[in-house]
Parts: sequence; C-alpha cells; structure tokens
Amino acid sequence: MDKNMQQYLDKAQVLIEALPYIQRFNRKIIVVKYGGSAMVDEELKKQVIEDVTLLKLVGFKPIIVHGGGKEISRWVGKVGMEPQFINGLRVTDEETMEVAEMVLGKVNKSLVQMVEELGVHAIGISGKDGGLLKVEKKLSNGEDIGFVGEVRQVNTDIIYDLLEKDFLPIICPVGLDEHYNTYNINADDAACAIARAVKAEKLAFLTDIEGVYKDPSDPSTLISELRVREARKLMAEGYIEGGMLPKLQNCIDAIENGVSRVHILDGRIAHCLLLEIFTNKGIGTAILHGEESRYYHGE
Ligand SMILES: Nc1ncnc2c1ncn2[C@@H]1O[C@H](COP(=O)(O)OP(=O)(O)O)[C@@H](O)[C@H]1O
Ligand SMILES: CC(=O)N[C@@H](CCC(=O)OP(=O)(O)O)C(=O)O
Repeated sequence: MDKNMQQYLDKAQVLIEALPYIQRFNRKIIVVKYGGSAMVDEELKKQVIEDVTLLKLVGFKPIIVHGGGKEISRWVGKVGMEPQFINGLRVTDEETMEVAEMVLGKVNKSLVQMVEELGVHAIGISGKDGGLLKVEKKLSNGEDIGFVGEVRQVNTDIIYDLLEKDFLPIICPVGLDEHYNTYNINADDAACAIARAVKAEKLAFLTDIEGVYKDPSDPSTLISELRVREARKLMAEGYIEGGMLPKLQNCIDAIENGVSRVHILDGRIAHCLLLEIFTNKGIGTAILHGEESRYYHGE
C-alpha cells in the first residue's frame, strides 16, 4: 500500500474509534469551563474553540462558561489598582466590579466571534441575562470580600431554549442579587452551578496546569484519579492553593450533585478536550466520587 493510502486509512481509523464516544455523548450536555489562565495564547484559544465547535457539530450540547481572571487583573492594574485575592477569589469593590464586567463582556464576545467564524451560531450572555444567575453575597471564611456572588439560583429555561434552537451558549460569570446589584462570580463557581442545574454529563475545567498535583512543586506528583475524600484531605492539609482551591471545591460539589464526569484538563495541550473525550489517554485529573475508574467500562 502506498504511503498516502496508509495515511488516509489512519485518518479513517481515528474517526471510527471516535464512534462509541460520539454515541455515548449524543445530545448530552457538556459544560466547558474555560479559564483565563488558558486563554493567553491565541493559537491555543483557537484550538479550544475548534474543539468545542466540533463537539457541537457531532451532536453534543456543549456550553462554555468562561473566566478571564488574568485579563481582569491586567486591566485592574492599568487603572492604578492592585488586584487582590483571598482563597482564590477576587476582592471586588465597586470599581473592580466595573472593570471586571467590562473585561468579561469583551472576552465573551471575542469567544462568540471565534465560534461564529467556524460557522456555528453562538449566543454570549452573562448571568444577568434572562435571570440566568441569581446570587447572594459570598463570604470568604466569614470575611466580606465585596461584590463577590455565590450562585443561589440558575434559570435553566434560557439555557435549554438556546440549546434547543441549536445555539452554543457562552456564559460569563456576572450575576444579580435580589436587589439587582451586580456581582462578580468566580467562573469555576458559575460553571459548577450551571453544570449541576442542567445535570451535565460532563464538566471539564480547562486551565493552565497539567491537573492536580499532590505537591505543586513536584510535577511528578500529578494525580490522574482523585477521589473526593482524597481531594478534601489535600485541601485540608494545604496542598491546594490559589485558583485551584475554588476549582477543586467545585469539582467535589459537581460530582456530589449529579454531574457524571468532572475533569481538570491542561488547556495548554493542543486539543486537550478532544483527547479527553474521544480517546482513552486519561489526560489531566478526573475527580471521582468513589472507587470507580475514570475509564469507561470495558476500555
Ligand atoms: N496542588 C495544586 N495542583 C495544581 N495546581 C495548583 C495546586 N495548588 C495551586 N495550584 C495553582 O492553581 C492554578 C490554577 O488556577 P487558576 O489560575 O485560577 O486557573 P483558571 O484561570 O484556569 O481558573 C495553577 O496554575 C496552579 O498555580
Ligand atoms: C470572584 C472572582 O474571583 N471572580 C473572577 C471571575 C473570573 C474568573 O473566575 O476567571 P478565571 O476562571 O480565569 O480565574 C475574577 O474576578 O477573576
């Protein structure tokens, strides 16, 4: 067989291998939390958007919930303020809230634009639209950190309507409280609340690190399968810091509340989403409820 023919056959084989996964996830909701840390490289950003668009085109129902923490910090710095975080959450005064909402709105529409360019219709909304995310003030260990919201209610109607009309929803983490004040929501919190509310088949957090390390200073301690009780232990013992704290808390929350599969993936790896969904490579960290394996039965 000539070399060209072999290459075509290899490509066909890849598609055939994807078949059981396409069947498994057909019409299923997959929430992709796309973090600001994994948005800094334009080429990678394009690949993430291509992956999500492909998921949509093969019959899944992806929803993107995005962050933009790095970009917000850059703009907060530009207006002469110092970004401040407590336990991975941004201390958000009125001025910071204004900057955050502007930046998140811009990120939102840039993602919409990229999906549209690929020929799929996306609708970008914030948690304010259609009463999507109703919040209460969130405290950090009892401390007031400003306009930081905890999601109390998700209006799933708007999400289902968009999915039914075949739009790809792209959601930014800003919400309203009962008095219609604007709140900044950690994007991991928003993604988890949405995944729970729609009972997503999968929630994937795309970030800028391989996954969860037992010891963040030693990459050989990457954990492939992390059980809820181990995750709690790691947090209690202080192995989890910064932005990984809300992420892991949300992973636990999601897996304990009806989301079937929860993963932390390295958004710096080209096409990490496709690799995770369509192959048995086992990249990143899978958060598991009990003793089950991250690999589907029979694989
Ligand atoms: N034990 C740990 N394992 C992996 N990452 C950790 C750990 N502890 C802290 N981190 C930090 O968490 C960061 C990911 O959180 P964050 O920067 O908020 O990402 P995102 O913007 O994608 O939400 C990593 O870049 C890493 O520096
Ligand atoms: C309250 C809070 O921390 N809000 C986050 C919202 C954006 C976000 O979460 O972005 P990443 O996913 O890129 O970290 C912030 O202001 O940075």
